[in-house]
Amino acid sequence: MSTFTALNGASSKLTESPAAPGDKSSVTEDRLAGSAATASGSAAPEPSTTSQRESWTPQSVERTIHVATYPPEIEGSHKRKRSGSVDIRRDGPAQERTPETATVPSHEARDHYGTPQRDYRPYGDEQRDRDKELWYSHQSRDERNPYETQQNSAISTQSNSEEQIGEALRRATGQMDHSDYAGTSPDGDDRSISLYGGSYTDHRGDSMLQHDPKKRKRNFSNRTKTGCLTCRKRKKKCDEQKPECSNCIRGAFVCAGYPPQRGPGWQKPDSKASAVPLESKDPSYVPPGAYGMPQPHPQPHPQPQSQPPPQPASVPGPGPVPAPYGPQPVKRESVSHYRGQPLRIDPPQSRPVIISDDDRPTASTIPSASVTSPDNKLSALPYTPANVFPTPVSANTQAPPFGERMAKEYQRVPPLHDLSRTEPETPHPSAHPSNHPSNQLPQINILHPTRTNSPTPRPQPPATSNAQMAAQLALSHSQFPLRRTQKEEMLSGRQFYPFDKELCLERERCAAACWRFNNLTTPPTNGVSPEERARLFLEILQPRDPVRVSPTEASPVTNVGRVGRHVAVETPFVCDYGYNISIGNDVVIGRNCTINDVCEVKIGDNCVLGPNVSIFTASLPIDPKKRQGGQGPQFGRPIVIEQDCWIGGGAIILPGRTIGKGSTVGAGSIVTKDVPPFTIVAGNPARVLRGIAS
Ligand SMILES: CC(=O)SCCNC(=O)CCNC(=O)[C@H](O)C(C)(C)COP(=O)(O)OP(=O)(O)OC[C@H]1O[C@@H](n2cnc3c(N)ncnc32)[C@H](O)[C@@H]1OP(=O)(O)O
Repeated sequence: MSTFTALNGASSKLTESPAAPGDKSSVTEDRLAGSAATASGSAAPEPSTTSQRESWTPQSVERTIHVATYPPEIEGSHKRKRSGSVDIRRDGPAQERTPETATVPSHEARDHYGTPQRDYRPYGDEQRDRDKELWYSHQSRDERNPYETQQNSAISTQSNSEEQIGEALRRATGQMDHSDYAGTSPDGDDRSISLYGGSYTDHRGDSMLQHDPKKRKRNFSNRTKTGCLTCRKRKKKCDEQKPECSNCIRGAFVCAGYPPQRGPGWQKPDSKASAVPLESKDPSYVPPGAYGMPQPHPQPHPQPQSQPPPQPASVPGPGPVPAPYGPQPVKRESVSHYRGQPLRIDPPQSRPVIISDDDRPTASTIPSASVTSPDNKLSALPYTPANVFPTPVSANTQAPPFGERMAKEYQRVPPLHDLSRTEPETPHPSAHPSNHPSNQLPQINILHPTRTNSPTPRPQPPATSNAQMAAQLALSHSQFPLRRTQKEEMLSGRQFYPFDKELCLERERCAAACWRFNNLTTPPTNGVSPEERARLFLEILQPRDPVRVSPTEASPVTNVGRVGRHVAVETPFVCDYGYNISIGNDVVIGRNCTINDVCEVKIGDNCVLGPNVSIFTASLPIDPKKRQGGQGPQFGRPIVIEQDCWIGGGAIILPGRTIGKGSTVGAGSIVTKDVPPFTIVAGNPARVLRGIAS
């Protein structure tokens, strides 16, 4: 009792002499004790930091007096905690954050998390404090659960003698842990377990573990069996104040709540596969976790799967549901919210989702599966529908080698060089004249001197009767050739060869007519009458001089151009053939207009073409092998400019386009699509800017 006077500030041993390094904690405690004694007076001295952090009730003060009555080295190695959760909770955290608290040793500083405060006392006071402990425990238990009060009163009395033995062994072995759990007392923990978890079946085992100092750490984990999930995770003793732990509240932790306890009606989960609940047969039900659905919250205790899940209507809410405390029958409503509406989705085809063995990870879903078979990686993956590898062959047959498969696929597509001259639409007369039995026409070697792969003439069907034979012989006469000329092909819009003799002569004739029109009607030959101008221009559209070709080369049909009244055409004006151009009345064509008229070009009435307008009707094959430069074919598409159109300067109209009535094409536009009537198009490619109100 000599140290008891030190609490009153009279102990020179603790206040004057510096403490040894090993007694650092004791010095701090003494310093705090002195300050606390000054604050509280001699009636309630506070000898330790624990008393600083807590505002003790009178009973607590009386108890803490015994705490400081022993040397600090003994305190440091034999600390016990006592559950004082009720009193601690009533105390505000203001006292815990006093400046004195900041000077506590490191192992005491962990109490800022709000763990239940513990006072430590040596083993020698165990017997003296037994009565007070029992009273204290009874007080706490009465506030918690009447059931525990009845059950644990006897247990605590029984375990006191065991604690004494355990403390003796602990001191003898010196295995008191000061590193992580320095502020803890396994005895107290065990007692708390026995108090609060009286329904646990391992209570007896815990009592036995108290006497084995080597297993004290294991006992420590037992304290987390009844506390909230947050304290369990922090390995702190929980005061188990529900619905939220006071320790978590003080420590600014989010109390995760209390898991459902195992009541007397708890059954050990069956290891066998449980029957599928009836609810899972709902086609719209998807098990949690399937299709990426959220997993249910982890269950600290396994739930019996045989028990059907509660209805969603009984779901209290998404938060943790505090289970009834004590040995009452455990309610399992906490799992009901796992079967809520969010887990229900509509699977495709309205089929129930069946989780079978196919849903397990297979070789196709395991990335390392192919690595396991370096020789034949695909052979490691069985051909089953569950695999995700698409295969064009039967699922149960081995795919052919890559080389064979590729060879067969290539056989479907002919080579490009075969595509060039497979089915010509129009045979060229000078290409292979010998192939045609009746083709004895002279060749135009100038235009097609080295044509080797020109289209071959179509084979004639064999005559089936004498009348047909006679007719064929009559038609095979040189003056009545069966083939169509290139001009015919051109006028019909099919592929033709522009360097045909007739076509070449016709272009030369047109070019001469354009030259005359452009040169004779422009200065210095100014003064030419309008009639002469009209006549010169009409010679372009309606050539009278035939080209000098053999009758076999001359086309039986031809087009004739047309020009209306009050037409003004500025020079220069150029075109290819001329006889494919049809111009309406009151048309103005600006200078330097170019009309590539391999097909019909119709310009309606009242149209105005700006300068440098280009109208192109000819086109070439896109395939370069078919195009072949000057020796390849061409084909034309007609162009129609309906009446009342305005084609801006420099516009280009591509083959086959139609400019709708009353439309306007912007300057420099390239008309790649048909222009709707009464619209304004512009740009490259020309796009509709807006409509025109007629
Ligand atoms: C007698 C003769 O020979 S006349 C021949 C010489 N003159 C011409 O060729 C002039 C042709 N006129 C045009 O091209 C005019 O632009 C028109 C008629 C097509 C349209 O004129 P507007 O109605 O005034 O159009 P506006 O100036 O409002 O422009 C509207 C939009 O179209 C665009 N746009 C107008 N013309 C063109 C064009 N030729 N090419 C591309 N875009 C054009 C404008 O940039 C504007 O775009 P934004 O709205 O994003 O700014």
